[in-house]
Amino acid sequence: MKILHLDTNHPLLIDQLTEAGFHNEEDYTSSKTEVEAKIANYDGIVIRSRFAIDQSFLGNAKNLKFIGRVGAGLENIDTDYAAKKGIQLFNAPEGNRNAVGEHALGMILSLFNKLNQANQSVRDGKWLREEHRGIELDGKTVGIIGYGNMGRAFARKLRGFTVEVICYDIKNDVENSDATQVELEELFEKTDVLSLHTPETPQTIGMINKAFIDKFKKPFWLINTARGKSVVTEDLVDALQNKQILGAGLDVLEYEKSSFENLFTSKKEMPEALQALMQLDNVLLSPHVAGWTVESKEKLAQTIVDKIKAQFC
Ligand SMILES: O=C(O)[C@H](O)COP(=O)(O)O
Repeated sequence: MKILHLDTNHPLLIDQLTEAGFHNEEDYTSSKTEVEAKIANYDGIVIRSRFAIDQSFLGNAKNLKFIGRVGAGLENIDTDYAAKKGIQLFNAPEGNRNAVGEHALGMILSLFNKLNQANQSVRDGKWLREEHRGIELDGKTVGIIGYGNMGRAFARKLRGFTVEVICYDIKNDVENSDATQVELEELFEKTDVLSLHTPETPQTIGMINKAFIDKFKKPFWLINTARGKSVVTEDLVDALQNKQILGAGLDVLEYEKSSFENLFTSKKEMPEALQALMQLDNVLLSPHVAGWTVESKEKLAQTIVDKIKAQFC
């Protein structure tokens, strides 16, 4: 079988697939149109998120039998159309869920202890202890929205803390886990820290907006290591300014372009809401790297190799 690799990954991916008898080709630079022109020659593709694998792409992929997505999110793939064409889909949330869980926890502890500001202040030669008095996670209630691979991995990280962990998921299958499944009403009532672990779908885009934030019964902290489009930035800024939200740790942004492009070339291009967000002291930002660790790079590649081999060898 001929596989085309469209994004760079850990070398074990191509090494092990070659060993297993697959013919592998790499193309990390051609445009989508150029790839579409030759895609009929391949039985499989392995991608991260460089291209939208849409109907036009899949329409040209006459012989495609599988898509390996070296990551969790599938929003760049027309999964319904792929299924209709009988193309199998392999993704790899098992490979980066631990990294996401650790990053989300790290963001909470950093925000609670004002580490970002403290670090800058010490570097500026200051020794401001009262200003950097932190708060503890102990005794708080952590609410999780989305209890799949990522939400569960994050909940597992909380085992060592004396916290109540509650979760809301559209699926009703949370038994024997590290969190108690609740209805949204209870989550609004109890949550001190809200962590999002939902995929990007029509239902989750714009989910965290003013109406949703207004339902919380007390001020809370927001952590988003999932997808930027779930949060309406303008409404988040308002909630941070009026202290409905006490702080936010955001690994993803509504306005991020793709994994490969800078946010904006100049400040002037930046939407006002994003500029306002960046002025706020109680916001901690990272460039979509929660699932992007040295270890996850290897685990993601291994997961995809194992899934392809299990199906085709
Ligand atoms: O979906 C994922 O696994 C992460 O968000 C990483 O996505 P990326 O491969 O597009 O960087």
